Amino acid sequence: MDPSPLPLPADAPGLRLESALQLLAHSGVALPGGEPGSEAWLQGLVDALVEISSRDALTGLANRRAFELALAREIDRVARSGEPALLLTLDIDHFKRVNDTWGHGAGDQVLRAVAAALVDSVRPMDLVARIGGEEFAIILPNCASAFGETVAERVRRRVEHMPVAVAPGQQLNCTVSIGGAFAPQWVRSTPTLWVERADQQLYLAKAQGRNLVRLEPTAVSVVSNEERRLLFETFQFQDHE
Ligand SMILES: Nc1nc2c(ncn2[C@@H]2O[C@H](COP(=O)(O)OP(=O)(O)OP(=O)(O)O)[C@@H](O)[C@H]2O)c(=O)[nH]1
Repeated sequence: MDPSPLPLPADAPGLRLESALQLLAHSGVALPGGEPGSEAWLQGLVDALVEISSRDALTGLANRRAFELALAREIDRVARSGEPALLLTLDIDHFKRVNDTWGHGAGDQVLRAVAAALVDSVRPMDLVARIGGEEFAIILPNCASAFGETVAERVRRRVEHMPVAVAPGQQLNCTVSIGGAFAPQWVRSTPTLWVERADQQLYLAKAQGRNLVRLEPTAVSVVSNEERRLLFETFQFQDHE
């Protein structure tokens, strides 16, 4: 795409904004409104750059960076409110075969279709992210443990029953394996530990045949030593206040 003339600010000659504006134009993100160089315009530019750096370019989902930020925020929220939150990690089954059989372009089509199906099968407040090549994650705040299996199954079935057009007259179906874990309530976890737990379940789903959901049985019974240490340190900290 050949970007149209860029509205460079006349009164901010020291700022090198050209490549930022070109990046926005290339990404199809609207250029900021208002008087070029004004505070509102610069804020619009910053907001647009933040938006781009939080998104996965292929699927439009949150990228790994945005996911990790959201995960840390959710851990804080759960520790403060005690509300349950579920993390699902998902991986497309035998995705290499799609690339090998139909080509990389078809693989990209499948990734976009799966991304759209995931967004479609959860609530707007849930965060869907692409965290690796064919790996996705969903953070579901305020998700009661009794509903975890239902939600994850809904996601799995949604993908299973979605035909993806990969070539003229050619459709294929793909499946995902899903692992899930609840954030331990009232105990401060870490993003790494939470992802590890969900991933352990994902490995089980893969090992047990794929196109399966496996959720960690309960949150409280599996609090790790690391999380106990974090809890202990939190209480010590409060004692000294
Ligand atoms: N088209 C496309 N392929 C990608 C992208 N990122 C990663 N891949 C491919 O994803 C495939 C992942 O293959 P594997 O890790 O072997 O996993 P798998 O074939 O899904 O097998 P299982 O996970 O065990 O079911 C590799 O072929 C990568 O090249 C991408 O952005 N686009």
